[in-house]
Amino acid sequence: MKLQKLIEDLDYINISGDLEKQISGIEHNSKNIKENFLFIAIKGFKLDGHDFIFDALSRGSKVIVVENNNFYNKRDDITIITVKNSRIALAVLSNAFYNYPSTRLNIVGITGTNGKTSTSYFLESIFKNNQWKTGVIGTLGVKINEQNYNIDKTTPEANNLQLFLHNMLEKDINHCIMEVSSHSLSLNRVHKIQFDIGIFTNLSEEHLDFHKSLDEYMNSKIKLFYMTDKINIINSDDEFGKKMISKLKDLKTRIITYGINSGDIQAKNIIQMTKNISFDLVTSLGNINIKLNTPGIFNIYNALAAISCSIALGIDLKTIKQGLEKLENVKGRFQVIKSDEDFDVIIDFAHSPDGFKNVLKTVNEFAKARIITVFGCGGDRDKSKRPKMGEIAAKYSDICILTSDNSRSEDTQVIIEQIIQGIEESSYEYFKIPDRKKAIKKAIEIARPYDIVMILGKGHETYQIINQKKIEFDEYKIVKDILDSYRQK
Ligand SMILES: CC(=O)N[C@H]1[C@@H](OP(=O)(O)OP(=O)(O)OC[C@H]2O[C@@H](n3ccc(=O)[nH]c3=O)[C@H](O)[C@@H]2O)O[C@H](CO)[C@@H](O)[C@@H]1O[C@H](C)C(=O)N[C@@H](C)C(=O)N[C@H](CCC(=O)O)C(=O)O
Ligand SMILES: Nc1ncnc2c1ncn2[C@@H]1O[C@H](COP(=O)(O)OP(=O)(O)OP(=O)(O)O)[C@@H](O)[C@H]1O
Repeated sequence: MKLQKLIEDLDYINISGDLEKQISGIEHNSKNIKENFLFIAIKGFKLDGHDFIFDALSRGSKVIVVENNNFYNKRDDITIITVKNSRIALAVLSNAFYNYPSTRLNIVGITGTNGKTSTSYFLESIFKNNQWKTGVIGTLGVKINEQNYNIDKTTPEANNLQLFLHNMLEKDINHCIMEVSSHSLSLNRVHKIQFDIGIFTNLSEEHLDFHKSLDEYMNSKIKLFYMTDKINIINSDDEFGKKMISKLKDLKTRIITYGINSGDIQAKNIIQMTKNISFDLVTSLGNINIKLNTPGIFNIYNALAAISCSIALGIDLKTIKQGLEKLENVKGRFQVIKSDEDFDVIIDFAHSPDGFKNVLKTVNEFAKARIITVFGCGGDRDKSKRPKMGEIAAKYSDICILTSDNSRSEDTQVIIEQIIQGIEESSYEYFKIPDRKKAIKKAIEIARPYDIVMILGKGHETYQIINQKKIEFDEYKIVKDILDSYRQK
């Protein structure tokens, strides 16, 4: 694409150099630059992209977007574009480069602290049951026609995001379900995405290293609801959901609310079972009984979010029910593995105080014997949640085994000591086993019939990041192997 055309929507301060150049790609990381790519220099949290301009030039870039007004262009063959905000420029240019893909797709954006992935998979199952060709972008990767692509973020950087949307269109996808993280809203990764529907699941303490306060965290999430064309769907039982509804009074698009205690769309007559949960869906279109193949009141909320969105898009209740009931399990979300010794192992991605509370409370409702919980906390992320997760795990478990999660650059022992601060007041007994595989082995060794071993925090992930190195760690396979090795004895 010619540079002149590419920059039509860009708000720039200054341009030096010619606009006749052909651009073959857009990139913010100099390492990924190929011949005739446009490089956007971003002032990051750790590094400054402006320091990599010469690297980008050496790899074939001839057009550079900078935020730094003083950047001096010494070369005639290079075009320099100065902008106020490089991250916004990345989003604007990527949108134009891929020919505005979001305007040709029906896009549902899901935001909230917990439940985004689960809601997106409930929704995908309903959409597919309605014969809609559906793509998904989120923590479990990008899914286009049963093909999965790994991504390193929940919501990809703007250039990759626009590329995935473009690829969906190439494969005739008409509906895209996207998890929209608060980071992506704050850092303008989704800027220029035209959402049809926005969904808010809930908000609780998380990412306070990045957002500094819960109100700031909420304000970043609220941005999504100003980006939607059709309808916004909000959990009105959630404290922050209620706050959002009152803050969004000036919104032009309609709001549909859902909940168990309030809302336009409600769940009543809930029956909780060990491996599933059923409820009567109450709507203005009629009522219908629905059975989810996964337990937990929190999953009713996730299902209600998906149901509200489907109703807003005109899908009938019978198709919605069938779609929800077809979904067996979302990877790493309350994934049950049975042992020969009559105890269950459950792998779950809970990694926030609220996630811990929800999942452990659910298990307490059906546990016939002890609950043994194996968990750690991520390094280089919000430290304030560590003692809180310790306190909740101790409150709802009989035995805790403290171990590593993704320690990243931090020392696992130090993280464990911070978790312990939340549990030690109760003179609660726990084990400290930093090696996660050994910790899982210990839990399985001490488990007795009817006990439940909860392994929290990593869910679907197949790696651990320890000492900044990514090592293979497939929790599901590890549990299976340990159970098999006992079986063979
Ligand atoms: C806090 C955050 O989101 N940080 C993101 C941010 O990093 P940064 O600004 O610090 O980037 P940086 O490393 O300082 O580098 C600055 C610039 O120099 C460039 N560079 C760097 C090195 C080089 O050799 N050449 C080069 O050009 C980089 O590409 C970048 O553009 O911008 C980078 C590039 O745009 C992102 O990769 C990085 O995400 C990191 C990987 C991350 O872990 N983010 C997490 C917290 C995140 O976004 N999580 C949410 C989900 C959260 C949840 O709900 O659980 C998500 O959506 O995934
Ligand atoms: N509605 C909910 N409310 C509270 N906790 C939930 C809810 N739904 C799921 N959880 C818990 O949070 C964990 C993560 O769920 P899920 O992956 O759906 O959330 P997410 O918002 O996508 O998380 P992330 O942003 O970290 O990817 C689940 O394994 C479960 O323990």
